[in-house]
Amino acid sequence: MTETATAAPESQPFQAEVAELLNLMVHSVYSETDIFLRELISNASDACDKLRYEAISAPELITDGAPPVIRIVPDKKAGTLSVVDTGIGMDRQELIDNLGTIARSGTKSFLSRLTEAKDGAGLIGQFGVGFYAAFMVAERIVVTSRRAGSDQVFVWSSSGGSGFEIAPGSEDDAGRIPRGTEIVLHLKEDAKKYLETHEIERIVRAYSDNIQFPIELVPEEGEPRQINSASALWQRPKSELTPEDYKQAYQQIAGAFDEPAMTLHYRAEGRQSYAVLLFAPSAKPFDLFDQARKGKVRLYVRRVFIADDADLLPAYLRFIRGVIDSEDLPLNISREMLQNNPQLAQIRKAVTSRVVSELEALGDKEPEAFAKIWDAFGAVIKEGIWEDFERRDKVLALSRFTTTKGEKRSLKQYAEDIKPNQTEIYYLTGDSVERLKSNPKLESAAARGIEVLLLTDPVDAFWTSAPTDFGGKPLKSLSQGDIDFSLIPLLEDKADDKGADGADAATTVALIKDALGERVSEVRASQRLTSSASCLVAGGDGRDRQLERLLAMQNKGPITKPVLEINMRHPLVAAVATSGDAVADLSLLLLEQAQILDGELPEDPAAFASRLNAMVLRGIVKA
Ligand SMILES: Nc1ncnc2c1ncn2[C@@H]1O[C@H](COP(=O)(O)OP(=O)(O)OP(=O)(O)O)[C@@H](O)[C@H]1O
Repeated sequence: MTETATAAPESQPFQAEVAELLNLMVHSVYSETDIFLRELISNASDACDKLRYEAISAPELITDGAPPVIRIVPDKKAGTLSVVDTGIGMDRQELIDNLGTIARSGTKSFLSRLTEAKDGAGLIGQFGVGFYAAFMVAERIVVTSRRAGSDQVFVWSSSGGSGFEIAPGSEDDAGRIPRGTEIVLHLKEDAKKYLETHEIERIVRAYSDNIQFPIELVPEEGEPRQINSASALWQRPKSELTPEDYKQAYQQIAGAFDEPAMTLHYRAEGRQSYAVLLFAPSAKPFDLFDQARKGKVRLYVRRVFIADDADLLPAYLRFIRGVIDSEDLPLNISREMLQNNPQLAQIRKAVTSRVVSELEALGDKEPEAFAKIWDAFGAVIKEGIWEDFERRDKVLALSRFTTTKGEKRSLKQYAEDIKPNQTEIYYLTGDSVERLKSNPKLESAAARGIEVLLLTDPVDAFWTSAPTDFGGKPLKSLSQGDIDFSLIPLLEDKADDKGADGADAATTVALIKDALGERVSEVRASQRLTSSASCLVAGGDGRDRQLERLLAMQNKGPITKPVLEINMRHPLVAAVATSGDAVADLSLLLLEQAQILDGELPEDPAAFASRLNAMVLRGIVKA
């Protein structure tokens, strides 16, 4: 970068997403404008955290020795409110990158949902608009910043709209800002109330009291005074804290707007000492299923922020927010060391087990609070059944399922209702509960009152593909392998269904197999069906059909040939042996209707339709 390139102010456009977001902010989808101050203070606090961390290995960055502080300066005459920090600051490129783009993936699709949605406020909460929230109250924003250790100051300014200007700072700017960032908001007429000191104090108390660094209010008259308590809340004893304190700490740490559905605050002493303050949100963030599957629990060492990407919990708990503050780790722990530090591995293990058992206990003691967590994050937690071998039983125990008996059933409840002689836990996977409920594979189970889990999250097809059991009972798919219900008694009112087979099984099976050829691997008499004519299942060792379909969609595995099961008591099946030259059409129809019931298309839909028409006409004409 040459001096001449930076000497004159330069206009740059905002990334399209930023321009769109600003447009939404200005024509406010969000009525609670107060939060702009929380966002700016939170950024200032992050900047102070980063400085403290970088200064561990480069102490010269804090040459003036001044501790990090955040100042709020109202100026009624100028109509400006300034938020000033002595944190890490930004250089020219950082100003351009950080205040001109949004790096988070999924932003585009989120914004289009936001534009369409009536409830903008709820959605904004999932996203966290950060710095840009300031455009709700300001018609113009001027950011002057000096990166710690640099001799250059840069000024970023924008009136919203489509772009911003960037220029080197004046001598006056350089003198005013020895380190860090000054954000000056030129307030809109209807936002002038934010110049009143009581308003500023109210907002700071409500949203930012737990910021660790002192927040000073610099009034137009009188001395500057600190207006937050600036303590690390997680270091305070539980007995001193109220639910309101925890809610505020959660919202501030997580940048969230919802209430925490679970709060976990404790101190571990022993081989290692550390404080833990973790929360489970009650609302889903917009990027929960982001490919990176990163958690955001913040690691501190003796009150100094170290990192928020240290993977302190496994990916299936990535929705948990909060802080772990260690007394024993070295302060100068490098990012590489975070990956394979044995002390940190111990903390990770212990805290993971604690979170999982707390979730389990919450499910028992406060089902309503737990239901909020499960509704928002159940599909993510279930990844743990697949990934966390060590805690598989516990994760299964806290999981909730929609079953043929109801919603939010635990496997413990399932086990309590198990039928005499039932040795397995049955499930079906598919796209929707409604469709699964009408799946013929449920018929025989229903006739015996056997409860079946109806699994519809994509992740279900994966965790069920590993052998899994609960309380000694293996989980078994109703669309896979042999099913033998013969030892489980039929319900009383279904007893008549048991009647003798209506057709000669061996002949019928052979005729149908002959007609279908290579389309199926096997045809056999079904134990699953009572009223439908046929269904498709995977062979004994085959993958569940739903998983096969999902993998095939991603080109990750071949589709194997299914087994066609036929109901020997069904009149259509009974007719096969005597249907003469209609055997082929009838057999294909049995296959095709089974495909349709599984949510698949027949191989040749046009041929299917004409075959069906021909058969119906034949029946009508005969009649
Ligand atoms: N006062 C500041 N000092 C230093 N850097 C800042 C400051 N304010 C903002 N930034 C930089 O600008 C980036 C963008 O800020 P913004 O508030 O839009 O998003 P964020 O803080 O990263 O995310 P979120 O608000 O969702 O937590 C920050 O990540 C940070 O790098």
